[in-house]
Amino acid sequence: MTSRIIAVDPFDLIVFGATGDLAYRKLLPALYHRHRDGQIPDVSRIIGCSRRPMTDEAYRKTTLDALEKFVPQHEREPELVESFLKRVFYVPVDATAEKSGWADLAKVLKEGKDRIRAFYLAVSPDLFGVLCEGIGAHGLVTPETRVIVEKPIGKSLESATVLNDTVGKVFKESQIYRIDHYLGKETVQNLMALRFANALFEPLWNAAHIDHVQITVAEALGVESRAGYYDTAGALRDMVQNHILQLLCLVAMEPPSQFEADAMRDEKLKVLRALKPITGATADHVTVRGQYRAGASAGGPVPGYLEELGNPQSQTETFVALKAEIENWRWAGVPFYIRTGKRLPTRLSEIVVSFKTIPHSIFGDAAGQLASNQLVMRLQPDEGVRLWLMIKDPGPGGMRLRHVPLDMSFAQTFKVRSPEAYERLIMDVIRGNATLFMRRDEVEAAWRWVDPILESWSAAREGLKPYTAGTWGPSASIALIERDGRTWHEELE
Ligand SMILES: NC(=O)C1=CN([C@@H]2O[C@H](COP(=O)(O)OP(=O)(O)OC[C@H]3O[C@@H](n4cnc5c(N)ncnc54)[C@H](OP(=O)(O)O)[C@@H]3O)[C@@H](O)[C@H]2O)C=CC1
Ligand SMILES: O=C1O[C@H](COP(=O)(O)O)[C@@H](O)[C@H](O)[C@H]1O
Repeated sequence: MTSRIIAVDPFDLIVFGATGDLAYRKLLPALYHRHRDGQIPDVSRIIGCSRRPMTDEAYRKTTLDALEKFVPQHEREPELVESFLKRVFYVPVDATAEKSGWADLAKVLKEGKDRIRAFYLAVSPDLFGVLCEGIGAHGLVTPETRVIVEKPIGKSLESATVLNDTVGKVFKESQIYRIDHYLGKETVQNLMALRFANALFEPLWNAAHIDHVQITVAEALGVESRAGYYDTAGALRDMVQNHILQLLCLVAMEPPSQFEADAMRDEKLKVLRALKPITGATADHVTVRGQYRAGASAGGPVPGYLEELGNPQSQTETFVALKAEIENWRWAGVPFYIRTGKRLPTRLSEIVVSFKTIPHSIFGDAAGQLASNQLVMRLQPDEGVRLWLMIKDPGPGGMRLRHVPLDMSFAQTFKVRSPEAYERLIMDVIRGNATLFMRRDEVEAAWRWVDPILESWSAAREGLKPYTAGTWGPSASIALIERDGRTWHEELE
């Protein structure tokens, strides 16, 4: 089965942070895949920019290394790799220095002045402002220019507002694409299809029929080379403020009138504004924060966070579990349990919607225990959807009931490679489709909810709980959900 490729217009994509981890591991491989599928028109260019001096040839070599590491060999046809590398260029630009390289970049961009132009800010957030100012001051913003802003957008509501103001001085809101790569994941988009392209679920999608929702984003990796950034962020800022709240919004929002940027964003914003604030002492009851200690992962023993960081004093959380509530008619009384962390047993992200149990069983005790229906949307790995139902155990043994999944693995069903989130999102920017990007007010509303949690944590100071690397976080996370008579979705454990 083949997927439909929508051609885009010719473009220049300027990647600031071209020599960084994100560009190397994600952006260059994603762009190669789009080239391989014939989506990148011939004259288009990928222009890498960062401080270190490098020629086009040297950056092509870096690009080739990235492809060799992150694109499977059978997808690296030599002629396609070669034609992709011909689209790759490099201009050294130092965002902060006097003699900066902007004039060289302006010269290179002159050649494609009528093309779509997208600046990707894959750099540390403290450079977002100065880079936007540089782009503006050097006259590089054409009517067809967009800017892609990576996360994190600020560290608090206040800093996010300042950052949004700075970017907004150079670009109109319609030119700003705040990327959240979780929105580009195939299953996340499928959540929209499941909810709004089927008659089955929407009538049941409310507090009358849903008992609770769980969102788990588990990572087996530790902080790796990003400890410097991570220690200033922590799991709540790094994952919950953006990716997980966006997932929550997509589960909880009202149907937008169309699958279109502002219609979607308006509905997500209403959810963010309806989140019940978690303030002061409430945070002790409905949030858990943890930090990993030395333990084991699949590859053997691993050090604890403090050793990795080289700072025994750090109070940064590498795990968070919390219970969120949405104060509106649809969701009153339906808890949304969230957990995310580094150095958990496996990399696994899922949204689980647990329906209420039936009001009365006609089968009696002999049939076995009745479990509730669950809709499980697996983001990674092995993306797919499972609907857990009760059925009769096959065979002549009488009416015995079993909880079994109706299973749909996308890879098995569609027999196509599932595109990486960045492939879809970068092409959406070029097409000018902002549906899967965050608007300024959404980012700020998310911070408005997160800030008081951070404040109550810093006032308490005592609450950080250790957990052993390779486990599912502190036992308090299990207690958080079990206090309500529920358990974390068992397939994960
Ligand atoms: N890595 C990841 O998996 C993810 C990253 N992100 C976000 O993406 C952004 C980039 O992250 P990541 O790639 O990990 O960061 P890295 O630290 O790996 O890369 C930073 C890049 O910025 C360049 N740079 C640093 N200073 C300057 C300067 N003054 N002028 C121009 N370029 C400069 C560096 O190159 P040089 O030293 O040559 O100048 C390098 O290319 C961050 O905002 C991060 O939060 C978001 C999601 C995931
Ligand atoms: O944004 C981030 O996401 C990654 C996890 O992304 P995934 O697509 O691999 O699930 C996380 O490791 C990183 O800390 C965070 O900044």
